[in-house]
Amino acid sequence: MAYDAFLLISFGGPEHPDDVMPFLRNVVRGRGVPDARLAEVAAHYQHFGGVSPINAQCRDLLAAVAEDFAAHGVDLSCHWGNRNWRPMLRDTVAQLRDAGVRRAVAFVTSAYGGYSSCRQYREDIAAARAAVGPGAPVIDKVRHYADHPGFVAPHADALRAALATLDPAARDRTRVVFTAHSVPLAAAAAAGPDGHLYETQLRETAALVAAAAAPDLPYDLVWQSRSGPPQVPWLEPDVNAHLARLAAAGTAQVAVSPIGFVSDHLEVVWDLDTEAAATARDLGLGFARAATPGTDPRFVTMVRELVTERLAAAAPRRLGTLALADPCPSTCCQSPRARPPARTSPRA
Ligand SMILES: CC1=C(CCC(=O)O)c2cc3nc(cc4[nH]c(cc5[nH]c(cc1n2)c(C)c5CCC(=O)O)c(CCC(=O)O)c4C)C(CCC(=O)O)=C3C
Ligand SMILES: [Fe+2]
Repeated sequence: MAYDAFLLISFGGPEHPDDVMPFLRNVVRGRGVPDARLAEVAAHYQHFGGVSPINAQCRDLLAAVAEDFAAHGVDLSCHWGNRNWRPMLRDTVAQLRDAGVRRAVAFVTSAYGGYSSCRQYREDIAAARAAVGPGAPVIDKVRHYADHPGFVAPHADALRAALATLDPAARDRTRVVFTAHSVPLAAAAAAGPDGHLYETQLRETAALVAAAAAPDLPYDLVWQSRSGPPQVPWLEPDVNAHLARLAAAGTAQVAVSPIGFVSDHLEVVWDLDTEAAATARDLGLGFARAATPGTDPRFVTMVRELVTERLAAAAPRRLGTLALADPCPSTCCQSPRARPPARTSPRA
């Protein structure tokens, strides 16, 4: 199994105020997200001049990976394509075909299983290859890396650093709050070969990061950035509601660690640094937000290790004990939308 290219695949984000609405329409195409929610989210992007930090973060990661590959004799050309905004994955796949690439190994900027974090990227790859047509390269996605030391250790160091900014005298009233993107309950239930894989992996990563950074502190795993119509249930509690409950129960300060993410993109800098921080301020709670891996050298090394693991069929380097589905079975993480609606009354 030899590869001739490396492909970074990410979510994508706007880079100009005029990009914001077309980007959002790409994200929610066919998803039933109300217009009012879209307008609200557009305002978050416009607050940052219509520029999401995520594309710059992808450029930085790709440059760091290319440098690391060169330094370690990994001879793969490096490319990047997004799900929702330029450079679009299908354009990148067309360029790979034009360059004569036959097999590419893909790394996605999401560490976990589940529809939005894993299967949708596989569907994006399949759709891009279908759009390009004959001659499109084979594209293999690397495994989930939620428990890889190159993901866990940077999160743990960042949590330790965030805690160090809080009041040491209030350590006994300090709590660690891990966050991840909420998803609809139906998607959470369908995640992974046996269901609930997204939450299960997040719980394991939370335990690994907490044990490494703050074994003396209590911690919780809560959810952020929900969207969709209000009548559709998503994973709860929301981070803001959770902070209110903690404050009422006597917590003095929190360190919030977004283990659901790999970089400080808009869901982090708006939903946590702006919204959750304001919630904490209103509640009189001390607040510190831990950084994400970004281009931490250990995270960059992890990308290379995930690739060489594939190339050499080597044993995975990992800290957790959950069963590893690699490659994922074709049936897991089915989009709830893709299923026929449940019948409510028997047909005659
Ligand atoms: C699990 C998950 C991750 C983590 C895995 C991964 O990283 O891939 C993630 C990441 C991200 N989500 C992002 C942005 C958005 N997500 C939305 C909407 C949604 N996310 C969902 C799930 C996830 N999302 C879901 C189930 C929806 C409902 C609509 C749908 O089923 O698709 C919407 C629509 C508006 C709204 O928020 O309602 C936006 C703008 C950005 C970019 C930030 C930037 O620009 O810097 C990033 C990295
Ligand atoms: Fe999202």
